[in-house]
Amino acid sequence: MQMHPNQLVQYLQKPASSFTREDIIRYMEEREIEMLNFRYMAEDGKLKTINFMVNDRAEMEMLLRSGERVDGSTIFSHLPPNQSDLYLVPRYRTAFLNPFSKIPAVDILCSFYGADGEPLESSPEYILRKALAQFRKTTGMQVKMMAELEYYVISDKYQEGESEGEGYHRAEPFNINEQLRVEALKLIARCGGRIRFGHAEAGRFSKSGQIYDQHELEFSPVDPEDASDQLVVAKWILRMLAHKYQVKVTFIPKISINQPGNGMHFHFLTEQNGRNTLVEKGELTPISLKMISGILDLAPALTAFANTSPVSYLRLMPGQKAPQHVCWGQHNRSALVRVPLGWNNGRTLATHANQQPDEKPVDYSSRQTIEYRGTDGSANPYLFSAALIVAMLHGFTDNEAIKKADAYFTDENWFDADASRHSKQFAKLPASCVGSADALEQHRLAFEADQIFPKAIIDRTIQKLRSFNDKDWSTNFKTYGENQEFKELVEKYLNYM
Ligand SMILES: NC(=O)CC[C@H](N)C(=O)O
Repeated sequence: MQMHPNQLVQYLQKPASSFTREDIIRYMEEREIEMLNFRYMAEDGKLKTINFMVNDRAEMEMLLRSGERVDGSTIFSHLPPNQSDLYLVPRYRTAFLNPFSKIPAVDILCSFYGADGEPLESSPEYILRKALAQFRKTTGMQVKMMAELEYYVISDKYQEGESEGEGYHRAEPFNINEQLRVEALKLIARCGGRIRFGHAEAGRFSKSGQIYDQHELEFSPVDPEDASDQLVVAKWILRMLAHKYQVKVTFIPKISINQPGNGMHFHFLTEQNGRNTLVEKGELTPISLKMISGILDLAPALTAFANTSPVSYLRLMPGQKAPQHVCWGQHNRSALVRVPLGWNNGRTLATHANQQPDEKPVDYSSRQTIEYRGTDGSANPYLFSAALIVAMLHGFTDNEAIKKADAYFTDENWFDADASRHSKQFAKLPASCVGSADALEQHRLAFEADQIFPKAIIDRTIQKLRSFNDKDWSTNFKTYGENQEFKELVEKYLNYM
């Protein structure tokens, strides 16, 4: 706790998950905090805010106990104005000291409640809670998740030697955006994010006098609701830092046809009594195979939550390490679902690297995750993780799941453009928002089961995806490349979600 980067955790000497109203008020009083900001992620993916002046203790108690009234119809497009009054209610464990506010301010993420005092059925973070509760009820297991967040920094600052060489893991002095990234790591951790590392990614090119430089941040697996909260805060921090460094930061899924896109891969693991249930004695368990199979069965419909903009479908094509086919593999980046390297080889690698005597290995198999590589930055993380959990659950209700997992398996390279050479053939993900809407329509019952996704949300998702009217775009852009139309598309979606 002593060394914890989150200032509230450090000051209160307790984990964020046990923050109480009194803790937050005490912190605010003793640290002379002048503002309290209620925050939430809106449908446009941005972190919204209401700033409250701190006048006295009683008012803060009231606010932290009972929340504030807001106009739901301008927050959620499916809510009619005649039933639109909502309560915005703070979730204490998300409180953090705002690192940008000139006036000392504590920010806190909020949930939505209706006039009846019940959680708003259709609010994304509540949909995720319902999915998690159902998963626990059916399987008796806990889920943890984490994301990899890719972004491009666009700047006109140029440094000698900058343009040469590969982008992946590129470091100072050949990457001038490393400072922005390490500052982001520090601030995300201070704001409660369980962030692990950051690095430069492969995308790197110059165009029209600007340098496009790709980076990635990777989190630790945590409770899925926390994982989504942290992602939303992280995107906000990166965008705030872009202002400070006078560059642009974008999570757009595709920025140039022949360059890598921005993914937002999600990893998950399941636990029972604190033990990772994905692997046993170095082998994937039947639990893993069932979940992989469930995810792949519903993968075409998952794009409705994972890939929500027309540019998303320009990323899902061969050649740039983004998936296209519905299959899975071990350590295979060309598959939609990858089981990445775990630490299951029973060796302490560093003793060998250091030429030291072997020591009894520590079991790090708890680090094993399964990665879904389809998601991009256009996803609402709460809705996508809820949908992923629904798909994981689907695998437990299907008697054929393990057999299907075998059929979905590949150890071949699916980035290879000539798929006909492969020994198996797999279905492709939808190629447009319209296609994705059709897939969701076809599978909607799976998401509506157990009242997890309300019908209105599925209807609204389908309607929105169809409104893009993008049926043939990805095929056309693949053929015509970077024409004016593509440039306009990138411009339009640069700051989407
Ligand atoms: N190294 C990687 O896995 C790159 C991922 C890739 N940028 C994507 O769009 O998903």
